[in-house]
Amino acid sequence: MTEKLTLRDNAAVRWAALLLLALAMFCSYIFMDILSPIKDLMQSERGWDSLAFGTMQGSETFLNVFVFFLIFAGIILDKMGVRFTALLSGGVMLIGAVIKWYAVAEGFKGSGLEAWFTNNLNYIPGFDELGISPFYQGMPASAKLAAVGFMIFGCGVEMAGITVSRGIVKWFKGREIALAMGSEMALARLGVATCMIFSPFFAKLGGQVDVSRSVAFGVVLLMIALIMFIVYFFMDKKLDAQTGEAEEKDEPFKIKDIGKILSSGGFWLVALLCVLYYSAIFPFQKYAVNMLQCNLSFTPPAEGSFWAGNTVTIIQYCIMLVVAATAFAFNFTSKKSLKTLLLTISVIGLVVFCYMGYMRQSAETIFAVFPLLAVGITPILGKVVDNKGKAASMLMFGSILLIVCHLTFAFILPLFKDSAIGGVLIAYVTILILGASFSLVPASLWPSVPKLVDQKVIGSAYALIFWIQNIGLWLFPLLIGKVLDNTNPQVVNDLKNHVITPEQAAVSYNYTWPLVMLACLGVAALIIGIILKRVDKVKGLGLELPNVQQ
Ligand SMILES: NCCCC[C@H](NC(=O)[C@@H](N)CCCCN)C(=O)O
Repeated sequence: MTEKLTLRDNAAVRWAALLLLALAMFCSYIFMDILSPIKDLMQSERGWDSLAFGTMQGSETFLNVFVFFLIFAGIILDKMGVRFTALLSGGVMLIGAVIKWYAVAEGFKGSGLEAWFTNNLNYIPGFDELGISPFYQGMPASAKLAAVGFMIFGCGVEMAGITVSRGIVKWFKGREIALAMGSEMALARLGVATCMIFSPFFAKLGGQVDVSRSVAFGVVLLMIALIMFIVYFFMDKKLDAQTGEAEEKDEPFKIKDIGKILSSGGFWLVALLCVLYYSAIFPFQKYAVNMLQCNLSFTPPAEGSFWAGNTVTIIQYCIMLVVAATAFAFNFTSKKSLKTLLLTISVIGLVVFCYMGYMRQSAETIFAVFPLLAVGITPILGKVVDNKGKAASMLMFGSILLIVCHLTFAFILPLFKDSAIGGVLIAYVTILILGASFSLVPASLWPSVPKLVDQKVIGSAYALIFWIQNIGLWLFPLLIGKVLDNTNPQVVNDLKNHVITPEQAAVSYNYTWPLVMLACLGVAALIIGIILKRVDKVKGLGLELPNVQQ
């Protein structure tokens, strides 16, 4: 008897479902960092100093980590299913984003709400004593309300992250799951790059600065994300109607099933590797531009020249889109001549991108190449995992590259501070290798989770991994800042005593010890990777096996 074909057996429909989910994540990743590139404007326009800005940025993880929202999100996902949770997460993200927009909008200034926030939310009993409160006495009212919005958005975006992962498992299990997850993450990286370019663009549009325009841009994108989830809702419903989702109906999810996840050794190893690896990447991303500023000498192009203008940024963004498109198309052709052509275009694009970054002589444009490589190669590596397997080996290799990169930044880059080209060249090569590592690990880590736990608890499994990871994402930016201050007492004292200006201090830090700390995270991740590979061999978890069933 032939099995009845369903929507997911049709490649075009399956990939259309992925496109909806991935576009929603693309929009969410843009909002996630919307204020990061305009920190200076938040200071001049809304009076947010570094403490206010950092506290507001850190609020994103607060409810997820300390109020365990992510754990609840996983339970909701496993109980209610992908389409309900997708809509819920889209709605929660939008509510949080609108609050954040209002906080930085002109209308908030002088309002009764502003007065209330100025006088309240100075202290959260219990959290304050532990030093983890997202508010403090004297924090600007707009930053407090923005923090409220951002922590709500944080719940939505992480809920969306686990929902999209479960959705991909639902549509792609036994097929090209790693390629699908890799493509989704590639689009997310493109989202980060888009935000870095367009957030300042919108804030300064028309020659008049208005920071709320950037946030409004993000809000519009989150409306689009919600629309994507609504369209997905109907596709998912149709799929369920066809499959009957017999396995979930016969054996519905129960809270006690979470115990099964926690008793899996493989799950714990992947969760540990995830927190160690991502803690050495995302928190580093927040400091990377400053680290480059401290280790390289720049001679900015003349004001008004081509290299100083916005046109270069737009051209660089277009190159990024071309590299992303050609690298993605590479996965879907078997013609050797076409593959070579696509690869050549990508490599030329990459080289031109780097050249333009060098000509602009700024740390931001040099670091911009970091997501570019991940955009290009994450799907390609995903395809390798699908067809050849070797996920555990890739996790180890990615961790080795991470260690090498952080140690190069720590000990080799500073030696080239006075060499105009040498330093930039080393920075570029190291950033590109780090980008490769940032493709290897995510492309092999996330598609491995379904091999470790039962499909009906997959939402809770992703939620638990995200929760553990979020602890690291909250802790390590703080630790990097603390290590930086403690290992640069001269800079800290000179700044305190007004011997140097904040601008001079900002480019005078020695980053060696924070980077060594991040390299140590890489070493720990590598050790976990080695153990995981052994456990995989002994217990036959199947991590080294291909995903595509022949
Ligand atoms: N389908 C894979 C989903 C995971 C992608 C992963 N994102 C995360 O781990 C988020 N929990 C954290 C994002 C925080 C960024 N500030 C990724 O590699 O982006």
